[in-house]
Amino acid sequence: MSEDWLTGPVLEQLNSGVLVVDEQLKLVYLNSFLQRHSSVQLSDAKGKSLFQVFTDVPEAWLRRKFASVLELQSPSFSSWEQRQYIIKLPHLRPVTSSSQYMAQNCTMLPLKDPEGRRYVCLLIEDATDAFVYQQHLQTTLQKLELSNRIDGLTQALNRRYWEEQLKLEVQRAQRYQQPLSLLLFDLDKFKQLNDQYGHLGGDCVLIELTARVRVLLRDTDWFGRYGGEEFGIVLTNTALAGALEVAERVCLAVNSTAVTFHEQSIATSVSIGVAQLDAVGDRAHEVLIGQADIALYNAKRDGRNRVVVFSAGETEFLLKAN
Ligand SMILES: Nc1nc2c(ncn2[C@@H]2O[C@H](COP(=O)(O)OP(=O)(O)OP(=O)(O)O)[C@@H](O)[C@H]2O)c(=O)[nH]1
Repeated sequence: MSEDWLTGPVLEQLNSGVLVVDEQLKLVYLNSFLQRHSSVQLSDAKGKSLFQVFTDVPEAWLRRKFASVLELQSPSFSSWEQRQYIIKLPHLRPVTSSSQYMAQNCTMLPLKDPEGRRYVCLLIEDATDAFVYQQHLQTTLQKLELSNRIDGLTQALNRRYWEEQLKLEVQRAQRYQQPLSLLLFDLDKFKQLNDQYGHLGGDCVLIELTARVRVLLRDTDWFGRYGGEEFGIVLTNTALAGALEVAERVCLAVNSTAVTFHEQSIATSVSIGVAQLDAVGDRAHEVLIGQADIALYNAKRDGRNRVVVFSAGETEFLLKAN
């Protein structure tokens, strides 16, 4: 008994694409779903090469796939994660997506007619929902990852992430014997500034300072908020002379122009401690921070608004202090 009465209406109502080609990859059948979405009519396409009708399909890849389905007489599968789509069809969702095309899960099935002629059936399942959800998930994860690295107020790197990068860069510098320097700087008399202009005024200075400093740096430098009003910059592949130059520029960028907050001018300055990596071993990054911190302390002690370089004679003090 023929089941045409069953398969015919079901194939036409199916919310998935069904396409059949013969061994020469000529089109034998397209169901309504595919005709509707591709604007290709079965009556026009029947007997034509699949690649002539659907010119955008990945021909070499699809030929290999179909050949293996025909030869092995076993199905093959391609998910939207491997290949977003095989036949370019517009998706109909009113959603924002990076792609305007329907994501597809595709199954290629070997078929034989009663005379033993062989065909391949391509089943196309619309997977756009999964594709869109995954895109949202990826965007959210990226945002989350970013917020894990970034200080919310200033948008500089947060301390944890910055320290991780410092550690990695120190290891890299040691391995490739490249120079590396560290600047630690701190806004001067910030408590007084907060008292005078309020916490929001202080925040505004921190934000402005970060923006001014960021533009002075290379993409390969790491700029992070180390504490409340203390910041650190890891200068990769930079020896002391270069680090001093950057430090002087930071000082100038901060103290040359007052920050405007609610029509008030807030004058600020920073003190900067500079150290070049010379320690070895696993804790070299901690020693480097300690050295830059001593230099920063000396800059504060010597009157603020200045750059001080760590001198090796003070290592003893550092070790004692620890
Ligand atoms: N507005 C604002 N203030 C902060 C933030 N984090 C820390 N502070 C303030 O920064 C001030 C730091 O004060 P101190 O450590 O005494 O240092 P200082 O007043 O800058 O003095 P010197 O460093 O010696 O020049 C404190 O009053 C903190 O409350 C912040 O995110 N926003």
